[in-house]
Amino acid sequence: MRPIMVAGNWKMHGLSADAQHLTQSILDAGLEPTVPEVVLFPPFTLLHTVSQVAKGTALRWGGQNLFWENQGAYTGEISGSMLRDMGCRYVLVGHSERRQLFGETDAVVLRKAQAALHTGLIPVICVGETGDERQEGKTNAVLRRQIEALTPVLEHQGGGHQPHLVLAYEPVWAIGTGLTATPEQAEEAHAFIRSLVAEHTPALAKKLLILYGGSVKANNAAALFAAEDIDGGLVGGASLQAGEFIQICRAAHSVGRGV
Ligand SMILES: O=C[C@H](O)COP(=O)(O)O
Repeated sequence: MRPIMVAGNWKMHGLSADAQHLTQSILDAGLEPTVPEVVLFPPFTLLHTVSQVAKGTALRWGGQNLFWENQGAYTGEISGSMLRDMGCRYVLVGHSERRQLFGETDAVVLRKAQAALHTGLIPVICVGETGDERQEGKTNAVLRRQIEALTPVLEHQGGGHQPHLVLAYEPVWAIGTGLTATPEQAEEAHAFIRSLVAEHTPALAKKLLILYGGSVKANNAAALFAAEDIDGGLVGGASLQAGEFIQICRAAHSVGRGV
């Protein structure tokens, strides 16, 4: 049985006091320590605050992005080793906002995923189609292109233990719009993604966590997480409200998939 994960992507939100309050509220909720694995993705400026509140607990945190070089004259960029230095275990790679607003191509996403793995971070790699692509019947073609671009990292996984890589299916049309994919739509895409991974690395496909992201809320989380190929959620807006996020974590816990 695959474990379940709930990740909160704060995007470009929050100041120190917000991070302190949100992180402490999640800890105070007394969630089961490891079911689900709960990971926070604050802005870089809040990683230190989150780490100070969460250190020594089961709560994990990560960066929202990284650059592929380890150090150098790259003004404004952050490397994997810098994230490790902040105690990060995870890093988001290829979020649709990075792809759409900052021009990240499949090749860039691959390079960042490789850099993350090289520095010992677990990349949470995001894929998903736009609304236009779905309407034009291109969803599977887009997912195939995005997953096949990741072949060099996928084929290095699949050994005996839990993979050092997570995928997130985030249909762009469902992000921040309130238009959640139905559990059936999400499951269909997740099963397809898993089948694509299985074409290259069957052992990895069975163990790989595939999170769903796109307007996950307390009132739809349980139905999404109950689907066979959905292994948790990558939550944006609702992760900024402690009560809502805690309910989403409880919904994941109720699915009953332990680590
Ligand atoms: O990373 C999170 C996703 O972009 C989903 O965001 P959302 O929950 O606000 O739709």
